[in-house]
Amino acid sequence: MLKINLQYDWETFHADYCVDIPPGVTTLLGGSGEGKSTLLHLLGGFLDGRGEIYFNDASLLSLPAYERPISTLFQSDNLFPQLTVWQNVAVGLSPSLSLNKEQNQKVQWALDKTQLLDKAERFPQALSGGQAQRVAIARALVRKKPILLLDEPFSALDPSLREEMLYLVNDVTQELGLTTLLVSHLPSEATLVGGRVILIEQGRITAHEDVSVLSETGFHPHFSRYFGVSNSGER
Ligand SMILES: Nc1ncnc2c1ncn2[C@@H]1O[C@H](COP(=O)(O)OP(=O)(O)OP(=O)(O)O)[C@@H](O)[C@H]1O
Repeated sequence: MLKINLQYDWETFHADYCVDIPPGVTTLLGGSGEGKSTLLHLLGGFLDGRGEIYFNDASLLSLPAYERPISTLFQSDNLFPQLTVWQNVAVGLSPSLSLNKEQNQKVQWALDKTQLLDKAERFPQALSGGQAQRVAIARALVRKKPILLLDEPFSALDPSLREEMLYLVNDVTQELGLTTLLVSHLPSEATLVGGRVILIEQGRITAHEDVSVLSETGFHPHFSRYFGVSNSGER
């Protein structure tokens, strides 16, 4: 279980997140500027927050980013153009690219998971957008961290590729028992990837539900506000 109780102040924006997140995929929904990325940056250790983060009862807040049990994948996770697919993944384990046998096996495993073994010797410019993003996922997976943070990593892909990536995220999350947080602007992505859904409004978590809430007729009041649908129960 990932237990979050975190506060952070931008100049004009106060964020205060409090939630317990079970293993599996959780999609973070919310309008622009409501605080989705701030939460991911706090978890990843890229912003210094106040409060606490516990993962399986171990406190993470005092750990620097590289010591947290967390891998992060951002939208613009550029690959190194001068390195092959294999090397772009291997660099996640060893910046000098001198890998031992066990590390080589991990790279092999990550490329297999993302169905890239036959592309291992290619350079990034010879990859499609979806393949390139799979390499970035492989690099995030290769370190075998139990928490995976995805900040709109697929928003530049066309809908069918995006769907393929979301299924991949769901598969690896289930297979490896990960706790995956996916930031998205699209409720349809949450529905595709399954799991749970969190709504963030003005720096606070205002709903945390099974994703089926998005297709229920007796609509959740906070999600209905997010969708701009009037809800007679609340208004
Ligand atoms: N570098 C910054 N300097 C000052 N304020 C910031 C900075 N980054 C974010 N903020 C403030 O924090 C709020 C939340 O930003 P955040 O990026 O977390 O939102 P978001 O929900 O991820 O938005 P989007 O969907 O547009 O990426 C913003 O409205 C802004 O007021």
